[in-house]
Amino acid sequence: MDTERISETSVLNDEEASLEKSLRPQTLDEYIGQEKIKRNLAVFIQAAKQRQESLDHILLFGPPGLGKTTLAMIVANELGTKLHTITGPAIERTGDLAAVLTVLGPGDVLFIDEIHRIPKSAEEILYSAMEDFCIDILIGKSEETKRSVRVPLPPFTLVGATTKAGMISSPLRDRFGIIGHLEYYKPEELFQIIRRSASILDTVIDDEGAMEIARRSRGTPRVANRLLKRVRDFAQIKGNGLITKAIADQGLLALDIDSEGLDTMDRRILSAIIDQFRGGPVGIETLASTLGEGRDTLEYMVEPFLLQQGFIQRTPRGRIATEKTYQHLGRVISERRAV
Ligand SMILES: Nc1ncnc2c1ncn2[C@@H]1O[C@H](COP(=O)(O)OP(=O)(O)OP(=O)(O)O)[C@@H](O)[C@H]1O
Repeated sequence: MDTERISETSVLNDEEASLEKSLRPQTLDEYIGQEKIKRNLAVFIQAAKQRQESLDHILLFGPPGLGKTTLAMIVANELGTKLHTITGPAIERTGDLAAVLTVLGPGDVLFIDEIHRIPKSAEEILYSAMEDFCIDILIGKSEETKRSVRVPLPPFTLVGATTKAGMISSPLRDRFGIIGHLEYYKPEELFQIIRRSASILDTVIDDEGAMEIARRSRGTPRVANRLLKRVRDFAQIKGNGLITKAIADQGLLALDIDSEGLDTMDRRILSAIIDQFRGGPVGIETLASTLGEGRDTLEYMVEPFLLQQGFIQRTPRGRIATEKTYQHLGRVISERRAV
C-alpha cells in the first residue's frame, strides 16, 4: 500500500503542516496552471463582486493533490469572505450539515471536500440551501410535536470537490453554476511551482534540478512539493545545498521514483498486469484484489495518471498494459500482441 501518498495530508506533523500552508498560493495570480478555470473564475469573481452578489456554486473535479482545496481558499480570499470547510464523510446526519450552513455569513464560501460522500438525506438539504438559500429543519420528538421549520440562510457560495466525477448525482451536479475539471499539470507548470516553492523554502535549485523534479512528479503539485522537500535533504547532506539535476536524480531514485516519475505502487500495478494477467485485459476489481488494494485507491488515485501517460489502456474487457509499459519495465511482449 502506498501509505505515504495516501496519508500525506492526514498525518503531517506540525512543522510539515505549516510548511504545506506556506506553499499554498493565496491568490489566482499565484496559482500556477489550470489556465481555463483560472481565467473563468477571475471573470465570475469580479462580476459577483461588482454586483455585490454571492458567487455561483462551483464544482471541482480532479485527482488528489491537483489544487482543489487551494482553489476554494483562493475563491474565498479573492471574494474577501470567510471560508468554512467540511468533508463529505464528516457529514453523517442532516444535522451536521445544518450546523455548518446556519453559521455562514453573507457571501461566505462553504467548501465540501469529497462531496460525493455525503449521505442522500444531507444531499437533499443541500438542494434548497443552494437554490433558495433556505433549509427545512425537522423539530420536535414525538409525532404530535414534530414539525418542519424553514430557516433562511444568507447567500453563500458552495465549492464542492470530488475525485469521482461519476458519483455525483445529476440533481446535485445541476445545481452548480460553475464546473471545473482540473487536469494533471504539464512539467513546465510544475517547474514554476517548484521554483516558487523552493524560494519560499529558501532552497537553491537550478533549472535542470527543478525540471527533473517537475518531470517526475506525476503531474501533481502536492507530489512536486513533497519531492522538493525530500530532495532538499539530499542536497544538504550529500551535496552543497544546491539542488542540481544530479542531486535530484539521486534523491528521486532513493525515493523509488523512476525516470518516468512512477513510484512503487505504479510499478506494482503495471507489473501485475503484465506478469499475472499476460498484459491484460484485467478488470479493476480483480486487479485490486490481486494487489490487496482498495478498488477506489486504484481507480481514482493511481490509474488516472497511468492512463493519461499511456501506460494503461481501458478496454470494455478491462485494463491492458501498453507497449510503452513493456519498454519502460524492460519486458518483452511475447504472449500478447503489442497494443
Ligand atoms: N496551481 C497551483 N500552484 C501552486 N501550488 C499548488 C497549485 N495547486 C496545488 N498546489 C500545492 O499543492 C498542494 C496540494 O493542493 P491541494 O491540497 O489544494 O490539492 P487537492 O486537489 O485539494 O487535493 P486533495 O483533494 O487530495 O485534498 C497545496 O499545498 C499547494 O501548495
